[in-house]
Amino acid sequence: MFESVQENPYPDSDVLGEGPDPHPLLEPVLPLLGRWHGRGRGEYPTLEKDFRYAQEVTFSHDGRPFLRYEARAWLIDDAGAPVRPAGREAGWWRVTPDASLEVVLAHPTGIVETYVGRASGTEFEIETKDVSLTPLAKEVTGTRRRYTVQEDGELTVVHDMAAVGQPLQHHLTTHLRRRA
Ligand code: HEM
Repeated sequence: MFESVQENPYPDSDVLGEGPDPHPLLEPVLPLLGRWHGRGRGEYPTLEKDFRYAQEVTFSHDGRPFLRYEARAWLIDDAGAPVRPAGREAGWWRVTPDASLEVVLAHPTGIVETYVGRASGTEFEIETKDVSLTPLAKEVTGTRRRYTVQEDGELTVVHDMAAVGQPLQHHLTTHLRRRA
């Protein structure tokens, strides 16, 4: 027999001061908390031309020592009008007692990445430990990301990638601001 349950009593929060208190281990990554949006530019040597995109990124928590992460992007034209949906990813940012980062990200393109990295102040650098691919996924052998919260509040994300036979190099740079 189906027994109904109440609303989930442990909601996620992406705003400090709302919802559960952040776990003390999350202190080094609190600058990332929030709903961000902005634009970026991408390139890769195998692509005919570079491209522009808009993106929404959310870092939230439920009181435990990890962040929930989700990002959705869509390509835009030079006037900023939407062209088509693009990269989507979701995952978890774990923080260990020595403030190192362990990140797991999954992509709808059949790619799963595990990362290790460090938080230092307002800079967060992670690089892949392993990349796992489904049979139809494009070949990605490693990636590296740097998230920097600038003094003016912008979150800049630089994403380098080794893929389709190319060595590690720039794929994406995104400039984000917290949603008001
Ligand atoms: C903001 C997020 C992203 C955007 C807007 C984006 C955009 C693009 C675009 C426009 C292309 C050209 C092919 C196409 O038109 O679909 C492409 C290719 C590619 N992207 Fe991304 N991408 C994003 C994130 C990622 C991530 C996170 C990865 C790896 C985990 C990745 C791996 C690749 C690979 C492997 C290719 C194929 C290159 C080739 O076959 O020559 N992308 N991306």
